[in-house]
Amino acid sequence: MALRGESLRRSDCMTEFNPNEASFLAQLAQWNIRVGIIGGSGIYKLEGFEIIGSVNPETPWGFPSSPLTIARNAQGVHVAFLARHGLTHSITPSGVPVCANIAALKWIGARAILAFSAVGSLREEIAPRDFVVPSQIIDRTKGVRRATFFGEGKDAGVVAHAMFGDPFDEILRPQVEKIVRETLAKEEPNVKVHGDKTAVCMEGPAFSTRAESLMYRAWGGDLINMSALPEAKLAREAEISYVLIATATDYDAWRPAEGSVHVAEVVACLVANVAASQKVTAALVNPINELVKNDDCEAVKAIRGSMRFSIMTRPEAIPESVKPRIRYILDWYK
Ligand SMILES: CSC[C@H]1O[C@H](OP(=O)(O)O)[C@H](O)[C@@H]1O
Ligand SMILES: Nc1ncnc2[nH]cnc12
Repeated sequence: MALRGESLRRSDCMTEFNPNEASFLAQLAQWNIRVGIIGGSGIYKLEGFEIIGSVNPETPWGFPSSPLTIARNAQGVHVAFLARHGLTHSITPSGVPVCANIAALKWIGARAILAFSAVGSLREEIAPRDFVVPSQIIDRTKGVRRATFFGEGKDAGVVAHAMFGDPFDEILRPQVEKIVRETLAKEEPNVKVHGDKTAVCMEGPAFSTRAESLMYRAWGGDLINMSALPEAKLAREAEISYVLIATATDYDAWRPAEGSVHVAEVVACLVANVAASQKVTAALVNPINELVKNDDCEAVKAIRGSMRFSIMTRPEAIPESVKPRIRYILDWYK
């Protein structure tokens, strides 16, 4: 649907908005987008929503993995969608421009992110096709991904240490789990839902060895992916409530009698998982939007301003040059 006053470049299939144009920005303010959705492996678009158009903002950290799709549901709630690995899955887990993705979602207004991820199961009881809304995560990425908005290395200019004891938003997470359970009980009764589990995020792109897979089990890991970090950390720094919705595709490599995981197995499972994820997304948007729709909401108040206490650098020592970047993700920063 084209909107009055917008200057648009029409592609064959989708209206492309200019992120710098005043009329688009005015329209954006009216849409009041609060929920961002990150599609993982297999999820490259939203189903069951009216697609309004797309916008590709250049953030101080570059462009996101894909333009943001702006979509609206039947109740008129607008959301933004991003394909983590790009629209054709051309970006490796280590190559995802995570800072740009989170910054772009903050720019468009997101206060909550529902992040989907295909995962391997490290537990017998989590079968392929099951859904998991984890509460904890173990970081096994290898330092090759930029993991903070606040600069890295000795020339950072500004140093911040975000609280991350509870890596997923503890107000939204139980709500998300409940809605996922209710939705799948109705729509996909054979799919089990698990909560309160521990994810492991590894570097990839190769899958784990059997020894590693067994080690993660011994550490208490229940599922494994390659994408949830630093995504969840950066969302915390940008004061966006982040919840991971994991869909199991395989048993990784720990089961002695089985072959270890390969992509064909993952892809075979993805088709069913993606269909279920689209139903879950449709069910989540209204209630989660309700929980973050304005700055007076409990979930928003709980996270907004939390980074004030995380910045260690003395204010007078923070270079002017880095301040616009901080303001891009934290609107209250002076
Ligand atoms: C396709 S198997 C490995 C790949 O799948 C997961 O991606 P995402 O989290 O974006 O769904 C996993 O993290 C790996 O990147
Ligand atoms: N076994 C596995 N390891 C890491 N990431 C995955 N994504 C899906 N299955 C996975």
